[in-house]
Amino acid sequence: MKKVIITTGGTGGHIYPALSIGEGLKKRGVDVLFVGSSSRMEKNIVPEAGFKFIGLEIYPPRTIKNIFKSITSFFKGIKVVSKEKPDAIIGFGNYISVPILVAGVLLRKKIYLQEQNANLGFTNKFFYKMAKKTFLAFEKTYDDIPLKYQDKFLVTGNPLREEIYSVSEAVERERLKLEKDEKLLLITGGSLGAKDINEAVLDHWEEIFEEKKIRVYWATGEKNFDDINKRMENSKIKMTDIIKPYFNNMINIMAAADLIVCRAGALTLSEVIELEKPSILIPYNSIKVGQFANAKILEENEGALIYSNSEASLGIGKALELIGNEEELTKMRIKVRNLKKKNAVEEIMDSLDIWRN
Ligand SMILES: CC(=O)N[C@H]1[C@@H](OP(=O)(O)OP(=O)(O)OC[C@H]2O[C@@H](n3ccc(=O)[nH]c3=O)[C@H](O)[C@@H]2O)O[C@H](CO)[C@@H](O)[C@@H]1O
Repeated sequence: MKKVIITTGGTGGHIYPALSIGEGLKKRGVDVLFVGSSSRMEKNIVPEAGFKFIGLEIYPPRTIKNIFKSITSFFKGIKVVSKEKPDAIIGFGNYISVPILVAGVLLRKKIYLQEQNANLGFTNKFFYKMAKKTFLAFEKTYDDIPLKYQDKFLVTGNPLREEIYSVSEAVERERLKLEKDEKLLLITGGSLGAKDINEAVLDHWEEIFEEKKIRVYWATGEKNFDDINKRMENSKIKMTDIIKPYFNNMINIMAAADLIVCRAGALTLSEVIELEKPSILIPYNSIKVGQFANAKILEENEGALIYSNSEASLGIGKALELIGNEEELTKMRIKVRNLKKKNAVEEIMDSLDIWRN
């Protein structure tokens, strides 16, 4: 039986594509082991998805103390890789994947990487020369790579949840009992939520309440939910508006949406593209995270509008105006379609050099 170690963690954007590949490999009869951190989201999400999981004590390398605290994870990583003897290791970026990738290099394992974002992240930048292949979500990433290494990369798009290829807008709208002329506005701040987007929604709440033909689905993020609930205690809310910390059925809601207001996390954007949705993007304002570059891909293609974090309130105002403009929404939808990719899960799996004996 073939064995693959997948190393990932931190946020949904790094974990979900890894799970999609994990599911695909499992279906092809591969034994899959996940290694992440013992303290972040993956420690729950991965075992809940039915995969074996090892959590390492690895912390963001921002302080000397954290680096010291993470040292044992490198020894543990070597132990895991030498015991499991995987046919390949796939890293999904983020500092959390470093111990297993280091172990993979030292023990001469086949290493593959996947980059979700338009710009290569720090970890993938460091390891790509040692990897057999790095799978990219967007062509734009080639700008970061010297010519002599470009054939070590392959653009596949981001691995998405399988259900995205079978959802239908009509079926989902029916399921949500949306009237023909009722518009669904989805607001999401990514897997962790976005405080500034939430504040902007609160700024416009009365207006949203008055718009009888707009139904809002708003994912606030777990951390901000209680605060928002408290602050909205005296506000009027339409029976049909749904405010939750997190939507487990995000793909279904996205499929039914007329317009999506979101951060520019790479996975969310790949989903927006696959479902051909117009969007208003409010990228997370850290250059390091690179969401602005992700957002630019859609904006340059005229499929989305970008508002900076400090313009978040303007962005929500624009969303309320745009959602009534069917012609404009259709134009954006057609433009987004140009960015669609094939099924990345299948393409990545086919490209792994593990199938021959
Ligand atoms: C702050 C930060 O570091 N953000 C990064 C993180 O974003 P983050 O984890 O927010 O990632 P993404 O937007 O890429 O993905 C979020 C995923 O969570 C799902 N979802 C979200 C909300 C919800 O209620 N339900 C739900 O299912 C979305 O459908 C999507 O599949 O990883 C991304 C991929 O590397 C990066 O591009 C982001 O810059």
